[in-house]
Amino acid sequence: MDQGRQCCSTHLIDGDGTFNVSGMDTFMKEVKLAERGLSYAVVSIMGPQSSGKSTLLNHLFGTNFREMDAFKGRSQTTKGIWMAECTGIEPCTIVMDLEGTDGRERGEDDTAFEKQSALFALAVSDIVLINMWCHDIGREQAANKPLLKTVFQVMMRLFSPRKTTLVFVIRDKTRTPLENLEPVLREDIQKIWDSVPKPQAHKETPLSEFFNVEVVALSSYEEKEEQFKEQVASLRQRFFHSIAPGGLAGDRRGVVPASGFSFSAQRIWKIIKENKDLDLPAHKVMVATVRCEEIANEKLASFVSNEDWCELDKAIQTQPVSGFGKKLTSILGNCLSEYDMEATYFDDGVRSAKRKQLKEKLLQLVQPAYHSMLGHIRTETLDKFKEAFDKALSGGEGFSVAAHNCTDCFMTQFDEACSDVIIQQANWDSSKVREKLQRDIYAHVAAVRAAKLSELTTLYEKKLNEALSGPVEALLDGAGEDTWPAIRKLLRRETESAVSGFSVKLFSFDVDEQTKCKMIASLEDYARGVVESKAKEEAARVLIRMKDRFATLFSQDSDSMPRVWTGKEDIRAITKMARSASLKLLSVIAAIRLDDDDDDNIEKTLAVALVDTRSGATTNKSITSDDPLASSTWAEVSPSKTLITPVQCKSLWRQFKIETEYAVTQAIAAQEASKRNNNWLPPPWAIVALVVLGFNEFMTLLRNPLYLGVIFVGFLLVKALWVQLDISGEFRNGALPGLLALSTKFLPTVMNLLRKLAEEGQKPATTDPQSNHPLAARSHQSGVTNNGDFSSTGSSDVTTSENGSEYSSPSIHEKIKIK
Ligand SMILES: Nc1nc2c(ncn2[C@@H]2O[C@H](COP(=O)(O)OP(=O)(O)OP(=O)(O)O)[C@@H](O)[C@H]2O)c(=O)[nH]1
Repeated sequence: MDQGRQCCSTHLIDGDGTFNVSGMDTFMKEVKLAERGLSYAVVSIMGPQSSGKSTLLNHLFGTNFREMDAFKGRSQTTKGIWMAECTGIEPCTIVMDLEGTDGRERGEDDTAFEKQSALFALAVSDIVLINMWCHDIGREQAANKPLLKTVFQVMMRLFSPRKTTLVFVIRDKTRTPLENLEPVLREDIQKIWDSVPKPQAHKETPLSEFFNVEVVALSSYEEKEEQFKEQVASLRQRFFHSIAPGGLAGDRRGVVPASGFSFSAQRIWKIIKENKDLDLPAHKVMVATVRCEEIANEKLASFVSNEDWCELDKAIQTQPVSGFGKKLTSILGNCLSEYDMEATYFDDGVRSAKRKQLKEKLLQLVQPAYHSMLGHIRTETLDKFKEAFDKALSGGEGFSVAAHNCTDCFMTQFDEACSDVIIQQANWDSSKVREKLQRDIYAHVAAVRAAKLSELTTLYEKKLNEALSGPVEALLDGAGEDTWPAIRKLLRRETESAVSGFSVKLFSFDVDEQTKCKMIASLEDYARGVVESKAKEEAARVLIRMKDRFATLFSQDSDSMPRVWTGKEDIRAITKMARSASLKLLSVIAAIRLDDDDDDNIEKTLAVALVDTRSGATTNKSITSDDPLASSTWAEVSPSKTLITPVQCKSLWRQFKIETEYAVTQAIAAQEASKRNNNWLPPPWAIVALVVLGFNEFMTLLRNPLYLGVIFVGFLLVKALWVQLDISGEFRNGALPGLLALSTKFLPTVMNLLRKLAEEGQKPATTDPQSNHPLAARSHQSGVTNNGDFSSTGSSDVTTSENGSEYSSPSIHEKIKIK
């Protein structure tokens, strides 16, 4: 026996039946029972008072239970239940010394301490020693009979048998060999078993189903101490490896794992005290539930404070951590392993359920870190993708190829990085983060594509603008028969060229057919829009263009040389020609004709309405209902293609005529002046008539100096009147009209002239109506606004023109009414 080791013991349940929880916990810690798993055995001893139970245990297991002092006489020594660790026995064996029975059938009721302690011993022990005197065997009134009855009765209250080993220790054996005693004892036991009332379920259950029965006999400690000690030493050997198969407790069932022993014992005693049925299987599950829960909570708390985890969790807040998955898997693995280790002997179902809960809690705890890590990887990958994609594009790689390559490359990188984050225990799916990354990459590619396509579109639009604006403006400026066909040709050619280049560029963007068609159509529309916009601009300044054209044609001859109005030119014809050309320009700019089938009669309509003198429309500034221009739309032209409406054309034409009238007037005046310079003498027929008819009078006048003076003065007056009244024109139309005009103008004019001479003291009248002509200060700023409304800043011109008779002589005014 190993006596060197100090024995641990505690008073587990006192005489009043109070369970010593703190004593039990201290005992558990001292013995380190919780670490034993299932490798421990519990032995109890019960028997009559002062039957040497404590003495036996102390010798058998090296315990230090109080023994009765033999010299003081027999009295009860052990109260309640004591517990101690057996020294030097493997596996760890705990022994309980129960209060002795008093040898009488006491406490028939279930609340008697004797029964309660017996039930407790049977519920928690693997081996129960039943101490009995040798001389009681076979005796009808033996003290062990009530004890056995009690044991068997309470056994029925355990829902399932634990297959406890009952070791009957026969004390003070006599010379009768054990071989002879044992059958008698077994017979006694069987009789008692048979006599015990059993529940229906166990009516026929044999004793062997509940117990293994062993019998040992010991010599008297008091009389044959040496033999006693030898036999005890021999018995002790049977407690080594007692729980191994074939051992004393090899058949035991329903063992509570050592870490749950304390709690289990407390609960069992509580249930016994409450006189409730003791359902050991249910109790075992309950103990497992409580203990597994406790273990799981301990492990969770231990994980939360784990240094490695805390470091990892902190680091992940700011940046990705290399080997995150492996590190966390290891920490979690250790935590769960520890749980498994401690909870391994508890009920399987309970242990697994609690392990699952623990795992869920642990994973819940680490999940934010996992998502943080994925977030870091996603952000990093996206940033790297953007950088690489920009680099590839600036390196001249095709858009579609660059997008495809970069996407593949960085999605692979993401997958690799994700594999480093995988937590074995979690089996989490990173596909959602992957999808998000893919969406972000696609969105970035789409944004860059949109920007690049926009740049490309802008580039081609600019090209089209440059290619079309100038030529279209020039073509419209020189508006003629072929203007619109030429514009159409130009538009077609430039559009085709741009579309061709644009299509080639679009190819590298991997744009779908529908989008491509849409973009090309948009570019074509843009080209058309440039032309239309230019045409609108030209329409807005059509009046200026018309006047320019008129001025050019009117003031320059066919050799582009400035005209000199000598009197030989046909101003009427020139004016007509210049106005026709201006009208042509108006008709060309009046509408957009970009389609091949655009054919209209605008020019014809304008010619008829504005130039044809037979229509009478030209002389009438107001619009009448039968006027072909009394409309805001052209018959053959859609409103969208109309640049100048018929009514605007009419208005423009009127304005044009007013503003060009002055040039014609000037030309006529210049021509007349030139003629006068060349014809200062009266017509030849007048000179001949004067000579033939007035020779005698002429001679008379020459001879008389007074007459000569009067003739001279008269000549001066006639010359003045000739110039003043412009009578030469009348005489050019014939002698008779000339004379009539002379006579009708002569007398009042002479009278008027004489009156002025008298008033102004011979000051000659120099009233040239042209010198004050309002048109001299005329502004030429007038036109059609972009929206087609006609406007003029020279409103005073209209007024002046309408009152033209104030400053124009009737003959001149009549001359400029050329259509
Ligand atoms: N005749 C006889 N007496 C013994 C034997 N062993 C111990 N005793 C004596 O019996 C008396 C009681 O011994 P304990 O060991 O205290 O007996 P117990 O059963 O533990 O007593 P309680 O705890 O009070 O029930 C002591 O005086 C012992 O010397 C034995 O084998 N034979």
